[in-house]
Amino acid sequence: MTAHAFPTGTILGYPRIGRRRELKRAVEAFWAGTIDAAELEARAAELRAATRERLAALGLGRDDSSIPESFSYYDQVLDAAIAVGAVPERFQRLQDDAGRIDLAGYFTIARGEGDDAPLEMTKWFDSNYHYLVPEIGPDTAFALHADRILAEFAEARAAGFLTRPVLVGPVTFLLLAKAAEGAPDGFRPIDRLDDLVPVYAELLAELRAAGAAWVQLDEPALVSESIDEPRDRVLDAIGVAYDVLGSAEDRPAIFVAAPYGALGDALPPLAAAPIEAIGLDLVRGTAPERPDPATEESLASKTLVAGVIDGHNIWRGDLAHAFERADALRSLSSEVAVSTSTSLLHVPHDVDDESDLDARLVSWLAFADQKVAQVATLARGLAEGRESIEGDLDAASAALADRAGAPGVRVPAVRDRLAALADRDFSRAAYDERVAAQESLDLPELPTTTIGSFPQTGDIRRARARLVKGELSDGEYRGLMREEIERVIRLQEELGLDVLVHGEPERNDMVQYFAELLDGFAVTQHGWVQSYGSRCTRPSILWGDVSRPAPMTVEWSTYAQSLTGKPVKGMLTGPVTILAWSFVRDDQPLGDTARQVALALRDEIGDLESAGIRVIQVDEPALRELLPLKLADQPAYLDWSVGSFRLATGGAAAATQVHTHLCYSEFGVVIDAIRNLDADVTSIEAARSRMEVVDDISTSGFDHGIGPGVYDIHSPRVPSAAEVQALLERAVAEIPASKLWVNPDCGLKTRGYDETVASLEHIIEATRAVRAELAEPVLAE
Ligand SMILES: CN1c2c(nc(N)[nH]c2=O)NC[C@@H]1CNc1ccc(C(=O)N[C@@H](CCC(=O)N[C@@H](CCC(=O)N[C@@H](CCC(=O)O)C(=O)O)C(=O)O)C(=O)O)cc1
Ligand SMILES: N[C@@H](CCS)C(=O)O
Ligand SMILES: [Zn+2]
Repeated sequence: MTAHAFPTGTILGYPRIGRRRELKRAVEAFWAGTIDAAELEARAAELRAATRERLAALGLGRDDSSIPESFSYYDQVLDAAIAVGAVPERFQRLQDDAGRIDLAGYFTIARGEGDDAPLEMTKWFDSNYHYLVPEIGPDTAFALHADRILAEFAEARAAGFLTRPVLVGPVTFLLLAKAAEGAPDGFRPIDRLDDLVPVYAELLAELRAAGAAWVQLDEPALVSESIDEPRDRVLDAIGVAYDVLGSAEDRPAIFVAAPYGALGDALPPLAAAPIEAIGLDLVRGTAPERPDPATEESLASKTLVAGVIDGHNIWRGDLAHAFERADALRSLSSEVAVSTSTSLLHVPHDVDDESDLDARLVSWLAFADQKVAQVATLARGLAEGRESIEGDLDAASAALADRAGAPGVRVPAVRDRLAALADRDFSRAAYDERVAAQESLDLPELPTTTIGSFPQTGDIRRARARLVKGELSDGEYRGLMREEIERVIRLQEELGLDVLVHGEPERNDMVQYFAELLDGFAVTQHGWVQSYGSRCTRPSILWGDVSRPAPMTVEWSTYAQSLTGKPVKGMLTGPVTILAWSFVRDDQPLGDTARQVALALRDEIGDLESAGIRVIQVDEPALRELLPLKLADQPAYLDWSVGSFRLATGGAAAATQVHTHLCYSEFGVVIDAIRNLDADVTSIEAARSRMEVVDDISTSGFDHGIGPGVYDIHSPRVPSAAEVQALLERAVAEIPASKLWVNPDCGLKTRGYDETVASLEHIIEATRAVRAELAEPVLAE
């Protein structure tokens, strides 16, 4: 084991997509076949080199392990799966004789190919990042394939850096995994801990041999009480894994990071383990107050890494308070370092790139690079004393005070309207009354629909880019979008869908579009954040009180409705999702902000109804995402989140069919909340997990309309009609046909037209076949 001290300042990870999304462009070019693997590798290496240099320039050390090696081509959980040889059987054909997977194979596992479905994708804790779910069975043959990790470390050394490799830790890896198909009932991936840990030990030995002084193992699963595993088992797993890893002679020093919340009861076993440093999220969690004597003694001999700079948000924040919290840890250990609370993966690169943002707003913000600089400042303060950073602390406090009193932050008219709300504003007519009133929609059994967006083609994106650059007038742009809407309506009519959508071509993003039209938000030019794989979003900044100066969607929806006799769904993004996918003010409860957004949406729904729109979808895909990881915090969250949806939709007439859409598969976790939304129809993701969710739906007694997805839109593969039919048959076996809707898992914006049309044709064919089966008279025995 090495005797290197932990660096005084570090970050848990850095954005890897590139300041101008260079990695996205390179990866997508590789997929399109316009560059080869060597070129992709070269561009990625360039990006990693630029990142190291940038981090050093911002104040992290070149040779003290303070720079994390946190690059990934697609996803860090997939990287861990590949590194430990956890390749599902259907993809083992991609391995060479030595069991290695090349870049093309890596992306195939992420994206699927032919009949081989990709790994399932799901939300990474309470963030808008999505990871790939490893599949682990009793026979998964763990074996180390660390070539990439070692090569990246060596690449850094060759450039004069001693970096800190970052990996998903073994406990979190298994807790996030799902049982492989065919695993016996009751099998849990964590059952394989004893087989996995030696592979991690081998990896640590190889890293040590390569010269690594420290390694970071991320164990965010330890802070989450929502992990579907008895807590005792999680705590035992920590002890087992880190006793083994820490007891190995030949290894780098181990830093276990626990981002996204407080460690709580996971702290004692971690403290007891023979590891050298523990990362505490002091933004979401709190410092351990009076630990038991054994834990206190153990902590005294470890480095405590104080995660006091928020990795999840973009506010410059209260730097003096952050310093105090880090400094306070010195009562527990003489070795205290400062870091971000989570990886900076969740924030954009650099606020200095935002020349269009108001200068006053900019002074309140810190993106990744500013946060690295904040870490460096606090580290200096820890090393040299508070006086040495007094000026920086005072400047941050002054910005905070300026923000509190700035115009637009508190708008009396918005606050008065909120204060006047009454219980009746949160409820619609009784469900049965609504069902009767909505019969006039005249829908067939198993109505077919899509989730809203149709493919965002290069032409659409280019038109918008030209509008932004001033090369297209507003009128010309609107004309092009209307043409696209007409094409989408005609296509849906030809396909035979029942409830149509306008296709959302005019939306750059389902949240940013609304943020650009609402008061209280600002949007960035380059503030890209990775959402999954090569896909990024530009979260808007919700800095002030929110209101709607004018209708936002009515023009597009009414135009689409004017083209067809079939109902066209109005399409809005719900308050919780608008908050979840924006950077939200942290100076008032989220529930207050959500209700402001809800009132703006409520007015929009009223305007859509007045314009003749009879079906309105309010998307809430992020309802699960914001669910607090601590069970005790969940009821209050569900109260305000569900309440804000009900406030948004509560003014809709009984005859207006309100849909909602939630695209993740963990339906069971928030089933009661979804029921309480009281939407007439709810569409959810189900295809990627092969309709597993219908069990939850039927056992929960969910009795409103429900559309479990039959097409995994995250993958380029086209499901066959037979496959869709099998999914639908599974659904009708458990859900009354009168309540069942047929739809894809999510919107089609990321898909191309060829695969979209083929998939929708198969969906329609399968629906007709299942309708015919339902219509067959049951023969008397
Ligand atoms: C449904 N999901 C969403 C989440 N979060 C959101 N904020 N939005 C979501 O839709 N979280 C959960 C899931 C995650 N899924 C996705 C799915 C798809 C994307 C995606 O497609 N992202 C796009 C960027 C979308 C966008 O903002 N487009 C803009 C800008 C387009 C652009 O890059 N323009 C080019 C120029 C164009 C040209 O000349 O060809 C440029 O600026 O350089 C737009 O359409 O105007 C992506 O490309 O990654 C994200 C999350
Ligand atoms: N209406 C949106 C929902 C995505 S979650 C879409 O179809 O893209
Ligand atoms: Zn969705």
